[in-house]
Amino acid sequence: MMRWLRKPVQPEEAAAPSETAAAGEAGAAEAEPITEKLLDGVSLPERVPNEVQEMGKGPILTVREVHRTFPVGGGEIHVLKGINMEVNPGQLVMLKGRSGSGKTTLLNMLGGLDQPSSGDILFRGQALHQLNDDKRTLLRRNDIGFIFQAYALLPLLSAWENVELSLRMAGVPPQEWKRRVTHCMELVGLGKRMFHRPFELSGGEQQRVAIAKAIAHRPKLLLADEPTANLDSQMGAQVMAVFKNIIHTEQMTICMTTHDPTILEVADHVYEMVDGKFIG
Ligand SMILES: Nc1ncnc2c1ncn2[C@@H]1O[C@H](COP(=O)(O)OP(=O)(O)OP(=O)(O)O)[C@@H](O)[C@H]1O
Repeated sequence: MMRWLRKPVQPEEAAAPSETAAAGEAGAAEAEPITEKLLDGVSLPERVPNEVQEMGKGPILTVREVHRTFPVGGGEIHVLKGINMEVNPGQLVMLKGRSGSGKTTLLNMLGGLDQPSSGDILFRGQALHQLNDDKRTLLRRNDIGFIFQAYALLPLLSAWENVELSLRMAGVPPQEWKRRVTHCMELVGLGKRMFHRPFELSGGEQQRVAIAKAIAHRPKLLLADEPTANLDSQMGAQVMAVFKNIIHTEQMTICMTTHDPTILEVADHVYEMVDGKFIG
């Protein structure tokens, strides 16, 4: 067992949930049209109505003529065929496309998990391929949060401990953990479910814990691969409402993939991928 694992935190040891979770319905009422219909009874903290504050100048991501091929059985498969895109600070950008069109392949490269065969990806103006492995790992750890379809929560740890774990791994000083975990759990509307383990939570709640976990270390960019894929439409709308909210309250930028046409209307920009290229 890893050294930093410890017994579950008891509720009385942790901070009491603040009033922001209870104030959620006011926030939900201000949500985007699609979520407004579906957010009945969902507890979310109050949204910050003004525009995203200072988030740095220029695009957070610039993708130039990116190609990706994979070797397959003596030949190769050409998956991405000249991708160009730009993501600006504070945007919610969606990549839509059929299964196998190349969305996950691109998302992995945006997060520095994989490298283009040719072309450039710049994160805040810095070309990822110019960074050595250590620097790329550091950038991923500090500036990028990932959310995958399978919630990637550790089943034996409570929601609280799952979120705290990401702070430990990011090297955040221990004295900040309690406040930050509480804040993130409230931000995703789970201020009253902090000490449940994943199996005691619904799919939508687990996905929201995964969001809290991914944003706890204050990344600038959140990458999410089909974050609503396993959820019904109401739970999917809850996740999207949380995304819109954290863009404002945490000054984050989000890039996500989806198959789901019903959630596209909350995006600031949609890129449609067909067979490794953007169309439209
Ligand atoms: N490491 C790899 N080696 C070989 N082929 C790969 C590799 N990774 C992805 N592919 C192929 O690239 C294509 C695109 O896959 P990708 O996972 O990016 O699609 P997607 O649009 O995300 O699909 P889905 O919506 O089903 O997740 C697929 O045909 C897949 O088999």
